[in-house]
Amino acid sequence: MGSRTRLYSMPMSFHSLARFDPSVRLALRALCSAHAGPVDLDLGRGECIAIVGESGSGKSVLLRMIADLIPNEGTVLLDGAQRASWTAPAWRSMVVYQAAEPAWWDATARAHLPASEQKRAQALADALKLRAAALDTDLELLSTGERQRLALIRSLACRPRVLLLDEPASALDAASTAALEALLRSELERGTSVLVVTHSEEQAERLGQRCLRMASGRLEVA
Ligand SMILES: Nc1ncnc2c1ncn2[C@@H]1O[C@H](COP(=O)(O)OP(=O)(O)OP(=O)(O)O)[C@@H](O)[C@H]1O
Repeated sequence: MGSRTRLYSMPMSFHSLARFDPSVRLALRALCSAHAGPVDLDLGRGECIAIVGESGSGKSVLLRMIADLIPNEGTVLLDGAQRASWTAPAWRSMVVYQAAEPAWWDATARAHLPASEQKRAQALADALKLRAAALDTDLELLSTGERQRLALIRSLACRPRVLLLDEPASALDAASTAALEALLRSELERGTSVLVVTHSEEQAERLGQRCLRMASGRLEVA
């Protein structure tokens, strides 16, 4: 093991992408910013990796680096292709970052969704045990937990290849958490890959095929 945490299946030169393992959805090599890294990691197709760690250890910074929302260096590959192959908006619709406190720019959750996703959104709302009117209610009138579940619906409306979830259930009760986890499991079965940051070791155990710990900006096996 080198100076970096090695959490990937095979050595890989990023200059020889022909050797890329097709089971890997997202690959990070020497990904770093001023506040976290370097990080090397492979996330498989349909794999969920849970990331735990102390407050301020760099979990959110890692997700934001992957989404390219903050300055970062290193290599990020999606299905073997360099992140730079895509425009930033295209990248962020395939690799969707859901913040711990998601931002909204329209009055209702439904207004954030494309027409093609409206019907599915209602089904997702049902699956997440949201009341029927939640999608059409002024977001300011909804509870934090309702907005949190609506944020997941908005994230899924992009039909992402990778979901980067930052504390997606922090405001949810046990029943809503179970509904959210069941929905994420069905997404994983469809091949979506998930990196989920959580302060709940129990949730990390339930959801993650692998559980990693962030400590001082470095990932290690939990
Ligand atoms: N733009 C920035 N300028 C200065 N410091 C920053 C910046 N962004 C992140 N940091 C610092 O990087 C560290 C990691 O932050 P990060 O938000 O990733 O923590 P975290 O592990 O997600 O914590 P929490 O569990 O509390 O959400 C923190 O000390 C934070 O203050």
